[in-house]
Amino acid sequence: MTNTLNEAPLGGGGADAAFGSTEVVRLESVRKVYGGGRNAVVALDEVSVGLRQGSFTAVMGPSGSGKSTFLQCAAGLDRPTSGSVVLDGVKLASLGENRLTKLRRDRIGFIFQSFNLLPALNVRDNVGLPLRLAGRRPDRAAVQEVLERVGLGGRLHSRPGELSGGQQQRVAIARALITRPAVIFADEPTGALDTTTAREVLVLLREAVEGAGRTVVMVTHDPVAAAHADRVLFLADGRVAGEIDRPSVEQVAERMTRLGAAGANR
Ligand SMILES: Nc1ncnc2c1ncn2[C@@H]1O[C@H](COP(=O)(O)OP(=O)(O)OP(=O)(O)O)[C@@H](O)[C@H]1O
Repeated sequence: MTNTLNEAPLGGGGADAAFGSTEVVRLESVRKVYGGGRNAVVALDEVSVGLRQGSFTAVMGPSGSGKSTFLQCAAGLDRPTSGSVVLDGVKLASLGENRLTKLRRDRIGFIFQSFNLLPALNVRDNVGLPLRLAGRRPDRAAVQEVLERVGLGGRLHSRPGELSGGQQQRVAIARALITRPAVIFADEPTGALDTTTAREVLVLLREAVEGAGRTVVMVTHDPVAAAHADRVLFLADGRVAGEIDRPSVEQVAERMTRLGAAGANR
């Protein structure tokens, strides 16, 4: 396990191996309880899920169903109350805070609804930031290449404030890709974008999966966004309430309506 950390260089880890068969993330009987006593809230209730390398999974469910908690636990941002999470061959519970931080930095990419770029840094430096944080000098050619991949090869010196929302999210995708992470976790990545721009972002995430063999996990409320994934995982009341492989927008919307109705009847 320790070896996995040491031997997984930033430039290439498990995700570059033959993808499609092995699980890069495994949650086993994960339970997350916030608070205690009468105020205890069970946000995740015995969730067991595996995510294959080179797959694109959307996580959906009614408000409060546990999607964010799922993402936080799977990405090592929060610790489950019980159960285990194995990411890129490493059991997260066995890591102290420093090693967990290093694993997140080296092996995970994050994309947020609000982009989370640093306004004072230009595009090139924002993209290179994860490498700098890891103590590495960003390779200019690699930064250029990843920015070209997201269609921003000509905007190296722009600052985030000079870019549209869609362009900023594309910078965030480039930043997530630069470390060649085992998994990219995206929390509502299209939530702040219009339909056309959202589609561009989803196509880029799809390309990261198909072209580079990345593994993407995306929380979304949008059935159209979810239909870009290989699989949609539905949560309700902190439990896995079903899944759809190769989802269509209609299938996802219909399932969400049923889950929403079930929640409203409680
Ligand atoms: N820090 C916290 N302290 C207490 N309860 C929490 C905390 N975070 C989440 N919860 C509760 O856990 C449950 C699941 O929350 P979570 O944010 O994971 O749901 P979600 O599906 O992401 O919701 P939404 O779609 O509204 O963002 C909810 O009942 C929520 O109120």
